[in-house]
Order: sequence, then C-alpha cells, then structure tokens
Amino acid sequence: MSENTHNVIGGEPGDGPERQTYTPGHLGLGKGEPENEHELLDEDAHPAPPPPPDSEAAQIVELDRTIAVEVGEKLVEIDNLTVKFGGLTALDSVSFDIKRGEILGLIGPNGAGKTTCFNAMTGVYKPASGGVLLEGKSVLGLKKNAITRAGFARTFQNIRLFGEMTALENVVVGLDARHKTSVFGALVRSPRHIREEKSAIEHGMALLEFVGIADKAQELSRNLPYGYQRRLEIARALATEPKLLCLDEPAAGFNPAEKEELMELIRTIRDEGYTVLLIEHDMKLVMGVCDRIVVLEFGKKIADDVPKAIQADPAVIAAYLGVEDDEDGVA
Ligand SMILES: Nc1ncnc2c1ncn2[C@@H]1O[C@H](COP(=O)(O)OP(=O)(O)OP(=O)(O)O)[C@@H](O)[C@H]1O
Repeated sequence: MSENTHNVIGGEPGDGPERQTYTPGHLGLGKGEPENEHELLDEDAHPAPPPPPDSEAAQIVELDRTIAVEVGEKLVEIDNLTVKFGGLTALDSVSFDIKRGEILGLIGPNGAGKTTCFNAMTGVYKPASGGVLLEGKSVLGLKKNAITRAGFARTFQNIRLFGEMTALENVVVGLDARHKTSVFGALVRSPRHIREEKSAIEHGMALLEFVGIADKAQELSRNLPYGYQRRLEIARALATEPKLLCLDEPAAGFNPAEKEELMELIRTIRDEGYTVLLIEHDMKLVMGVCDRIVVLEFGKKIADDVPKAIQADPAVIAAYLGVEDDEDGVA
C-alpha cells in the first residue's frame, strides 16, 4: 500500500469484494464518477443500521472533545429568547435548558417557532433579546463558524449538502472546522497538513460507516438516494465534534422502517457521548427517542417534561387539536 493510501475503516486486509482504498486525491472537489470498482447499492436500498457502539467505526466517531460540564448538568441554556420578524414575534421569551447527554425534543404545530429557535441558537438570526449560553458562556453575537467551533452543529429541514462533492468530501469539509493547519500550511502541503488530510479521510470514512452509508462514499451527494442524503447531513454535522447536535426534522420523507432506523441512529449517537436537540413532527419518533420534550405554540413555551407527561398535558393536546394528520397528533 502506498503512503497516501489506506484501507476502509472497519475491515481487515483481504476482506473480499467490499474492500476499497481511498486516497487524498479523492478529495479533489467536484470529481464526477466514482473511481473505484465497488458496486453501488440499488437506489431503493435502505442504509445499513448504525454499528453497535463498540464497533471500530463507533470508537473513531466517539466524541473527542473536552466538555466543561458533567453528564446530566446544564450544557445549554436558552434564556428568555425573543426573535421578531417585523411585527411578528416568532419566539417570545422562551427559556429552557439542555442537559449534557440527553436527547431533547423540540416540538409544536407548524409555525410554532422551532426552526427559528435553532436559527437563533446557531447564529442565523439575531434575537431581539435574551441569551443562549453554552457551558455558561454566551454564544450570541458570534459568527456562524465561530458557533460551530464553539460546539453547535445542525442539520437542515431542507437538506443542504455540497451537491457537486462526494459524500466523503462533504464530511471532510465538516472535519476541516476542527483542523489546525493554516491556509499557508495547506497551500504548501506542510507535513502537518498532509497528516491532517490523511486522518480526515480515515475519520470521514468512519463517520460514513457510523451513519450507515460508507458504500456511497465516492458518490456525488446530489446523486445519493434521499435517505442517504439525510444521513450524510448528520455525518457532516458530527464531523465538527459538536457538543450539541441539532437535528431539524431528520425523518421528513422517511417511511416507517427508515424512521425506526433513524431512531436507532440517534440513540447510538447519544450513546457515543453527544447531546441531541431534535425538531421532529413524527410523534411516534419523538416520544420513542426523546428523554424530555419542550413544546412551543405561537412562539411561546407551553410545556417542558418527559414524553409520558407531555402526551397527557392538556395544553399540548389543545395545541395539536384540529391537526388532522394522524402523525401530527400527540396521542
Ligand atoms: N425569515 C423569516 N421571515 C419572516 N417570518 C419568518 C421567518 N422565519 C420564520 N418566520 C415566521 O416565524 C414563525 C415561526 O416559524 P418557524 O419556521 O420557526 O416555525 P416552525 O415551528 O419551525 O414551523 P414548521 O414546523 O412549519 O417548520 C412563522 O410564523 C413563520 O412564518
């Protein structure tokens, strides 16, 4: 094997036809055709379920970041957050906290303010008032990439991938956020840069394997089946080693089997040390995977409790009354 070539994570030499090699050359942007002989799966095929937490990929993906607070303590505080769009108050003095190691659901009927809350937390919108604290320190006013470096990562309701990049390249872009090489170091291809690039490919492959889409590493992301694109967004967000992973409707457009697999993946992500904030309309998924749920209605918080209590909460039931789609019902 040449110095710049290494094996796919998780296999042993001579593992058979699944085996591929990846080189830093694969990172050239906008490469068209996959360069390996690996057979691609059927477009309809489901991604593989996530690996068990003790697999090699899971160990590489495991959170490698120092977090100032202990598991179970407040990681994030949303403090009286208010966001206005002209005369509309989309978020009205909303306060809640997110504890390290939990899966917190953020739910509410359409237009309740869930995505606005994500956007204010991740620097997309400037709140009119209130605060967002990560480990006790304010992140308000930081630029989006500084917020990513501080520890927030997110996926989007409408998938946003670099369509002309391969799946692996999309993840490596996320890993770049954690790299230390200077622009000059990258330009002159310093030894440190080459080391980081090589480990980025290895790490990127482990992340793709972790979310169950390693078989499509060399496919342009715009050509990936929908379910793979959603998983790729999660892999890219995980690449930044977030202290908090925010998922905005990750199951949108999924069939029941895919939703089950996604629930499994979200649990596995938490088991690897991540904290998850989840916006999701599918109540079965939310109730099945969340430790606690915050409910918004018309920009205000109306409930904050464990799933069982949320299901029985009269204010929550009232908020959802009139929603005809069964999936959006709380019961
Ligand atoms: N950029 C914007 N400009 C103006 N109004 C906005 C903007 N973004 C959101 N809104 C409004 O703010 C309110 C909250 O929207 P938001 O998207 O946060 O709700 P949501 O709970 O995420 O809804 P959904 O479940 O439909 O995605 C809505 O009335 C919406 O129309």
